[in-house]
Amino acid sequence: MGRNKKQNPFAARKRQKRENGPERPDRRALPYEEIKRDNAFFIKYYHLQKICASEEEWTQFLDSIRDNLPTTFRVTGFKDEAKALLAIIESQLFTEYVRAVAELHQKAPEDVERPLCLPWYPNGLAYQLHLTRKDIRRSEPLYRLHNFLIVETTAGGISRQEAVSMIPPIVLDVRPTDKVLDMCAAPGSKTAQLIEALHAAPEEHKIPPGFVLANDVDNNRCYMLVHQAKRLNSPCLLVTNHDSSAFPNLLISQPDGSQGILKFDKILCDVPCSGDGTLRKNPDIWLKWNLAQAYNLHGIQYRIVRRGAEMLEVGGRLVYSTCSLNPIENEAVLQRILKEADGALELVDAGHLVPGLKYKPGMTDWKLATKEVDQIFTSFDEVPESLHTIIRPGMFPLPAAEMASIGLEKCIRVLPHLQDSGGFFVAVLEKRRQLAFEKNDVAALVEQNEMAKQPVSPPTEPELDGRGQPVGEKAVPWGPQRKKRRLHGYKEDPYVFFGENDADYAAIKEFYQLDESLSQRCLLTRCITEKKKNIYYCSERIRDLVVNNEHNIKIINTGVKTFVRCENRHTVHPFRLAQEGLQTSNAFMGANRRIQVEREDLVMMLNCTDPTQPPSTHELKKETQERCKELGVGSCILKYVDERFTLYTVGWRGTSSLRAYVHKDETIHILRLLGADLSKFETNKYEEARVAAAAAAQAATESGKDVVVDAEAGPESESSGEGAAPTTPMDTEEEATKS
Ligand SMILES: C[S@@+](CC[C@H](N)C(=O)[O-])C[C@H]1O[C@@H](n2cnc3c(N)ncnc32)[C@H](O)[C@@H]1O
Repeated sequence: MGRNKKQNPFAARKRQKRENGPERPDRRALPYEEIKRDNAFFIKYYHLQKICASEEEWTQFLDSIRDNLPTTFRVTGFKDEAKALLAIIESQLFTEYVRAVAELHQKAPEDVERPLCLPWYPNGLAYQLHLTRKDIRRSEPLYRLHNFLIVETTAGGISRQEAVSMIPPIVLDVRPTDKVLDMCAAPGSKTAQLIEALHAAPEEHKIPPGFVLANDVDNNRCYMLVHQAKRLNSPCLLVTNHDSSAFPNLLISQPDGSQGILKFDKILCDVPCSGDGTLRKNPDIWLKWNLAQAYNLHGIQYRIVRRGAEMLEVGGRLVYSTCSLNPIENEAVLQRILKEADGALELVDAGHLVPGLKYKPGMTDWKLATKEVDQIFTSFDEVPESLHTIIRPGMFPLPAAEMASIGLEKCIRVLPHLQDSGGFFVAVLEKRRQLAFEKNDVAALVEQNEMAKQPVSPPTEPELDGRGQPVGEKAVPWGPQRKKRRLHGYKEDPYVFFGENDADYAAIKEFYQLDESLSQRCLLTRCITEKKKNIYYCSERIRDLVVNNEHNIKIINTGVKTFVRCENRHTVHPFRLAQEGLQTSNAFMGANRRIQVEREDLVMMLNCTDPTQPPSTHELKKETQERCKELGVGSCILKYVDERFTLYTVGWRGTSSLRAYVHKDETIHILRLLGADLSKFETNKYEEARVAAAAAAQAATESGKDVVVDAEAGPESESSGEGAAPTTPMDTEEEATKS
């Protein structure tokens, strides 16, 4: 994917805001332990709604929602090495976990509870630790666990995600052939799951025929989304920046060459919400929770799901989800769209897709109230006129007969106490026929796109005729002028696809013996230049979407970096392979740029972190040395096979050397899979801080100054943040060619 190095004005504004400090006193960030986990309105409102079956359960609910949230993560399922990584986690990592938790809580190891495998997550790939995020980040005994989570997250081996947030993508049930839309996608944890589902059958598809279009209205958050999704290196992802409630119809090319309107097979509407289901993770919500948020959000939530329903293919599936417990944001939105759809949409029961998940059915009765919950309303007639613009008739439950026909009880309500998680709401809808309000005017859309393609020319002086009238505007010069739609926000670099006879492609194809099924039309660069630097690859369908719609929707990112220019006096070919794009390029490459290596070879190569001292071919195993003789100088694929998995990494064959060419986190990930010693890469930030503090104190003593050094401040004040790992010097083109 393209990385934009330009100054992003939106990010700058956000940074400025951050620097200016909090806007309102109630927003001041209190340390979580100091936040009083109470809000009288919240408690009164939900007690009134009877979200729990008994007073006893209500007490459990309150106890749970006031407690900190356990940490959960899931292993990236589509990778060949997923099972092996899971086995390492279940043995080595959890042994270390038990040791560390025992040390932290001063318990006997046998008294430490083992991490919990989430029963409803497919293939046992998700785990819950009995530790909070803060425990992990701030406890020295847990530094190895913390390092593991950071490295494996960056390398794409795992994803840290709240347990309940994993539910919507599972019940959306994405297949590799599906056209998927994620309407409110940032920061992208669910998008990552959707991408994984798309790539779940690599043996059937070199590149999945389906795609994921991930959209968010917030420009800054779109970049978080790109960062999150980038770890999975999918050529089937398109990130856009638009208001989903007014998402434009998109054009696609049809087999007969004409253009049609894109309808999606699967749509995720994970809408903006008041977020009271996340109170355990975000205790500051206790300070600001009020009912007005739900009333304000109901409208946009409804408009987003309505637009989603329009864009859904007949027979397709739409998942509506929120991390709110409020029926105003959940059941009330659904009953409204179901009523308007008049049978074209149907709620379906998706419980079988999450077996073992404990949840409650959707509510069929609820009450509305004033912001202070001092007046309760059971129907719109009871609402004072002054509140008519806030509380709308459609927010009340439908009459019993209508309510019974839409089946709201098929919705999934997860409450925190049911399985020690966050709170969440999920509903699955299927489309039975077209909606009466759906607009599918292809001709108008084609015309609009054509207009949008026209360059915006500066206003010119009109040419006047003999009577002083503008020439060519005789018809209706006063009539409505069609305006070219402008796409607001940060200007992205263009998407420049390769032409049919690209000279660079011809050279790449020959050097790497690419097979014919890799379409050169799908290669692109992010600038118009004679000399291409980074070459990206996206799937055919993504290309088609970009080409047909780039003037009508703001595209933030697509494509996986696959080839990178790399020239010096040793190069025999100007482009090297990029590790990011290997998942794709590997499937199309011939035998001449591949070499099989043994475990010891790969371990040695990965341990060689000094780019000026690449491993000599003489240090390789005898059989690898033999294979090396067949491999010419330049970029290549290193293949390693064992009974558990096959690994591919980018390598570089020098005149007398062979080296791996991977980022640091991926290096650690692979070494871990190979069972190699990782101690060289294991950093203890607490120990480093102590050493730094001691050195500073020593320096101060020597210079005669009195300096107070806080040894504990080091790790906590690190600026890189979670997930930020130093990049390896190997990530530069120059070093690749030094061998
Ligand atoms: C609950 S968050 C989505 C979380 C995300 N699905 C995930 O799993 O990481 C809601 C998102 O909706 C976005 N949003 C709010 N209004 C929107 C709109 N009108 N159109 C598109 N996105 C919107 C917000 O910027 C926010 O990123």
